[in-house]
Amino acid sequence: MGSLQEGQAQIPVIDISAANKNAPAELLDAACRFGFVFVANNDAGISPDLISKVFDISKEFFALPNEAKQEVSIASNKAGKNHGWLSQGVEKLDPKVQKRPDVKEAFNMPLPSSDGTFEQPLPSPITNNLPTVTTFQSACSNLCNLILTHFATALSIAPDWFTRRHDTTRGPSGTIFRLLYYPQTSTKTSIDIRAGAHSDYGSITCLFQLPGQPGLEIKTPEGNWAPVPVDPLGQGGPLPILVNIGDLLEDWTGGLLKSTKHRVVFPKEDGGGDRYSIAYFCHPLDEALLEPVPSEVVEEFVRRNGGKERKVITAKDHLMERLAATYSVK
Ligand SMILES: O=C(O)CCC(=O)C(=O)O
Ligand SMILES: [Fe+2]
Repeated sequence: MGSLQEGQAQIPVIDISAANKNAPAELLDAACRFGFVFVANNDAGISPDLISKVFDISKEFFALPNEAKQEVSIASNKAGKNHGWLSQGVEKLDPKVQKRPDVKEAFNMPLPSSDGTFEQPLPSPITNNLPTVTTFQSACSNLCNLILTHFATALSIAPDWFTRRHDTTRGPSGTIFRLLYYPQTSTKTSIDIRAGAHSDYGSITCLFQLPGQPGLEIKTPEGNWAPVPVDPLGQGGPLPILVNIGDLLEDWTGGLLKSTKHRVVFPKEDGGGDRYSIAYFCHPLDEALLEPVPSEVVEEFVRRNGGKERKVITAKDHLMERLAATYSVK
């Protein structure tokens, strides 16, 4: 397990490959304490070349004129308001606090339907590179399954307890692949933020960042904002992949795994340069019932921390409750 430099969020870097027999325990410990973990991008990870190709596709897409992006906007499809391009001004991740929307653009895509198609219009940088995008989605899905299997192992439940409930061959899910672009701007004011404080909604999120484009911060247990490094070990080479726990997995485990608040700020220097990031928000199947996880570790945690009785709802209802509070378009 690696460690980080002073001043930055103390997020461990964990080898989750088969070579590390302690991976399940180390992952669970990090998820319970920080809600964020870096996974070493080794054999268990995703090819750095594939990641870099997806960043190139992202840059090509966001460089299109707004009229072209408008053709694939979230208003342009039948698939639901969470798919497509979100122009600057649409999303406000911390609506109770933020006076102005996040200074960013995003493009959201679900996983392909069972026949390999998408229910939304796709922009040319994506249609021209569809195998790259779907290969990346599959690689993220495999990584999430490995992490969920490690959590199940550490919680002493059937290794496939979580993955069965995330198995997209069995039905639709709220999983979203998202390209993010935070433009450099000279017109920001002191109240502007790139992404307001929020926690993610799903099970786990994989986040990909680029060297030289910092800005992500997490709320520490002490209540301070701490910057998240892009290259935590400072070794260059394949960057570790940042993984965080979402609200759904926190609720599902009675609060044992932590869904930690985070935000994206403008770097201190003027304008701060562009920032591109890619997020893969892994969700359970829509119809998965968020019934208590049958683990003694979870039960013991809930007993000690006075967990409250909650209604068992589906993953889809859990997501709908959260999305309704976030978007300024209806
Ligand atoms: O761009 C980032 O680094 C974080 C994005 C994020 O937290 C989100 O979209 O939920
Ligand atoms: Fe987030």
